[in-house]
Amino acid sequence: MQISNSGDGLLKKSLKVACIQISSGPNKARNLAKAREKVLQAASERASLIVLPECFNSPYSTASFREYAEPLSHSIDPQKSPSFAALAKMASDTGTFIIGGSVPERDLSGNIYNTCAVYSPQGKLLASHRKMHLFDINVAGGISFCESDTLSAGNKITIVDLEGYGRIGLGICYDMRFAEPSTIASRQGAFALIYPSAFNTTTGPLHWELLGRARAVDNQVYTMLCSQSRDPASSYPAWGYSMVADPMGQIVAKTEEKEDIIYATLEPGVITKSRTAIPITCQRRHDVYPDIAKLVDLQ
Ligand SMILES: NC(=O)CC(=O)C(=O)O
Repeated sequence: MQISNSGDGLLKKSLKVACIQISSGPNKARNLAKAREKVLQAASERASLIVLPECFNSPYSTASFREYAEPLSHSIDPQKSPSFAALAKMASDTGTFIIGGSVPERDLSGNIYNTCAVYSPQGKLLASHRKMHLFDINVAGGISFCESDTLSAGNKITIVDLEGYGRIGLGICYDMRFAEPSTIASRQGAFALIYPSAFNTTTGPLHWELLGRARAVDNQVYTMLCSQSRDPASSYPAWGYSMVADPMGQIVAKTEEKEDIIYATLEPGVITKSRTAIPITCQRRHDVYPDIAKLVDLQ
């Protein structure tokens, strides 16, 4: 498990957030320029935390990941890592926390990961999350996708301390289907679970909102699901419908399938209120089943 810096848990003050719903195409420079334009727009609306969608710099296709992949490090070379450099600059130019959607990342051994990098308002790399559960599914008459054809899976739960606010738990798209990491992040004090995503039009109508609201209610935290927008001309038309749910599972911001930016203000009192009203946080039966948050090595 990665915990960057330390923090005492829940949301410490109001936080205006934005999810940028855009789609990516084959031109990396154009994808980066569009992301930057939207981040500047969200910052001008006074959002302090801005989320981009999964694979915002490349087509969402197993055939493309290697070609668009970049190395990730604390000292960025903009020639080798233009997407990560662009994210760092977006953060420092706007003074916001940037949850950098995801970018195909190449490690020193040549493995490729689907990676979300998080930057501080000073443009410093705070943490990175490699998609831990690869999107390998085959729904008859619907969608077949196999990320593991080209991607390797990450192997850690990512919790990030956002200085002055508290902690967030981070996952990428398919990761949200797995309750355990969200429970562990929440029990370690995250106030929000954030999922840069690119769901699809087969599973989207069935599971997208359900999962976003379920993870919020399970854990009594905010959830933020930031999708790619739907491009009907793409080989992978994404679902869209980016949303923010509150700790009671109510949707507080949402959009439809087109390009858009959604905003919400996360309030600390809301988490406490829901946990006081429905006290599941102190009603767990760890005399009957194990406390999974304690089974994970915090390092
Ligand atoms: N694209 C994903 O990673 C996940 C998805 O579309 C789904 O779970 O369905």
